[in-house]
Amino acid sequence: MAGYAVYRLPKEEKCTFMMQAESVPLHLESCQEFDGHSGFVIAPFVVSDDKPIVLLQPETTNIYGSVGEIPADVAEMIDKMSMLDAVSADDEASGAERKHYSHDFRNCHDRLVSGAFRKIVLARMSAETVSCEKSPFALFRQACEMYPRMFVALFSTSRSGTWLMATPEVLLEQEGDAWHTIALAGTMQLEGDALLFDVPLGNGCGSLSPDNCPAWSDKNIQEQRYVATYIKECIGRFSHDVSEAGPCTARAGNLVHLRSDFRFALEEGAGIGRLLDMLHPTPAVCGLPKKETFDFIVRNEHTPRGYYSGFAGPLDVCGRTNLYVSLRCMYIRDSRNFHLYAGGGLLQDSVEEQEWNETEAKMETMRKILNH
Ligand SMILES: C=C(O[C@@H]1C=C(C(=O)O)C=C[C@H]1O)C(=O)O
Repeated sequence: MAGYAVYRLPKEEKCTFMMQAESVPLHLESCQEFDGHSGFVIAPFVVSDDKPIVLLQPETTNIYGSVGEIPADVAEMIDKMSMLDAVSADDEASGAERKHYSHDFRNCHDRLVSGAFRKIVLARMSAETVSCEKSPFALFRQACEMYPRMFVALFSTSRSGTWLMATPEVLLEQEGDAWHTIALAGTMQLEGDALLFDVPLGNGCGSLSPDNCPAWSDKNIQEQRYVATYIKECIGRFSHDVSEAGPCTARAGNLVHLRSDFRFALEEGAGIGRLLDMLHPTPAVCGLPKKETFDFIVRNEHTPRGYYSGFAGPLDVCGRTNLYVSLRCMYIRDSRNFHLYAGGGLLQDSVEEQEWNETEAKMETMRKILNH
C-alpha cells in the first residue's frame, strides 16, 4: 500500500510531498535505527508491534513553491492514498469523555499530591463528526493558511493511518553542524489583539502594550522549567557546546506558551538516534520522573495516544532534519469522523476544570479547520 507525507515548515511557503508506492515503509523499534537513513519519520508516543516507528522512504519527492501550487492531480492522489477506516463503532458520547477525564485527573492528582510525581501530562481524545465531507488535502491546505507559524503535516501509511497536525513544538532540528531544540510548556489562551511577536519573559513586552503581555503564573513557569532542565541535561550528554535562550512567550494559534531555545553542536560519534531515544518523550508530553509517569500514562490514560505526542517530520532531507512533536493533531478516520487529541501538564496545584478547558482550547486548533 502506498504511503505519503506532505508538509510545510514554520514561516516557510514551500511544501514538500513524498510518496512511497513501490515498496513498504520501514517499521522500526527504536530511533537508533535512524542512523544513516533519510525519509519522513512517524513515531508514536509508545512503540509497539502494532504502532511502530514508521520511516517513509519515498521514491518520489516533489517540492512546490506554496500549497496553492500543488497540482490538482497530486491533491487527488493524496486524497485517494489516504487510508481511511470507514468502520465506526467505539466512539464515546461527549458526556463520557468528561467523566473519563475526571477519573484520570483524580488518579494523576493523587500521585502529584503524594509526591510520587512532580509533573504528569494528562491527555484525552475527542471524537468529532462533521456534517459535510472533508478531503484530507483540503484540510491540509486550510491548516497551512491558518497556521503560518506551525509545522503543518498530513501523512498516511497503513500502520499509522491518516493524521493531520499543526504543531508548534520542535523536538529536534539539524542543518549541517547546527542542532536545535526547544522546551515548550505552560499555556494561556490568547486574548485581546493577537500577539504578533515572540516576546522575552520578564524583559519588557517588545512592541506590545502591557495589556497584551501575558503575566505567567508560577505554575506555568515551573512546568516549563522542568522541561528546560530535562532537555538541557539530555543534550549535555551529547554536547559541551550548548547555548540557551529564553524563556520567551511564543504564540501557537489561539494560545501562547513559554519557550526556551537550545542550540548546540553534537560531539563527534554521537548519532541522532541515541539523542532522540533519550529526549523523547520529554516532560512536555510525559512527566517527571520520566519512567514512572510514562508507565502510568500507558497503563492508565483512558484513550491510547497512538501517534499523538509522538513525533514526525523529515529526516535528513536535502541536508536538513526537522522533527516536531505531534501535537494539535487529529486522526482522520474517514471523511466525516475525526479523533482530536490534546493534553496538558499537571502539577500538584492543578485544578481539574482549568485543565479540561486547556485541552479544549488546544483542540480548537484542529476544530477551527474542521468547522471552516
Ligand atoms: C500536550 C500538549 O501540549 C504540550 C503541553 C503544554 C502545557 O502543558 O502547557 C504546552 C505545550 C506543549 O508542550 C498538547 O497540545 O496536547
